[in-house]
Amino acid sequence: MDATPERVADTRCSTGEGPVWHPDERALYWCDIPNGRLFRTTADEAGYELLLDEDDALGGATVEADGALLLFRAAGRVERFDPGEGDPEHVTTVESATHTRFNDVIADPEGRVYAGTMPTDDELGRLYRVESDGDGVSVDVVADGKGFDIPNGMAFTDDLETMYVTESEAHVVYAYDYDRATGDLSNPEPFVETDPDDGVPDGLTIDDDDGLWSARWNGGAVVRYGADGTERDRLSLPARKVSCPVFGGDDLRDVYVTTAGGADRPAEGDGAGALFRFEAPDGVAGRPAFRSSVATE
Ligand SMILES: O=C(O)[C@H](O)[C@@H](O)[C@@H](O)CO
Repeated sequence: MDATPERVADTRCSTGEGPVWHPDERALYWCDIPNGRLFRTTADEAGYELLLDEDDALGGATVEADGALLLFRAAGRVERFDPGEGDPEHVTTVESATHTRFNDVIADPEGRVYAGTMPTDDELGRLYRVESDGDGVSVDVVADGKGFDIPNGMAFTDDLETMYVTESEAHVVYAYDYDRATGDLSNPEPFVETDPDDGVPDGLTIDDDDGLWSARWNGGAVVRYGADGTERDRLSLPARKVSCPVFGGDDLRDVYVTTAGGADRPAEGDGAGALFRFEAPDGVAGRPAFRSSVATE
């Protein structure tokens, strides 16, 4: 891909991830997961703000219907945070996830949130669906005879018939039939299978042609696929651990990319842990993300 990534915020995150574009604020939020940090940068201003720096993990965030953020934390906790209102407020706890932390999250067109959790020594990761009433239910649809291990980046096709879910450990992006009325997922089929020598598929986003953009943890790149699942392009970044891409900007033609490994740049690359941005190829843009409605009165 003929694009030069711009280093937007040199935050040296341990695990920079969970980028989310906030169209009302024209701002990008992202997390440093293990350090419980939440950052924000805006389209017009250089630099960035550190909004939260807390003790326990912050896995990801969605934008709520009223513009607040919904934070997915450690120990199954889900919080509402509006930077203009003060500290985060507890909304709900997914009781069967209290042993781990949330990882990648996405809101669906009905305001639900699909939230993956990381595996622990004793349990594999799981995929939950947090309903708008705050009830967290497990949606571990078995794929290839197995459940999830590390559920990761997710995306919906434009026709809302399909939901993609990345399973990092298996190096697969699965395509599920998505039922908008119930939120149920079914009939998983491998859609993209990545080369184990090409790092691990991590965060995911989708463009307005239904092309997938998949981050390569330990692969140092974002890989672009066509709507048919064939690799079309890739952009290398100066960080081995590339964690998640997202479209942002007024016309959703900027691609923001989070990275990890900031504490060990000699091994991880001189941009490890920074936030990068590059312009999407001509004719390509993202689609507005859906908003959650779990903590909106
Ligand atoms: O969130 C993380 O710790 C990483 O992005 C993992 O999800 C990644 O390493 C996949 O195994």
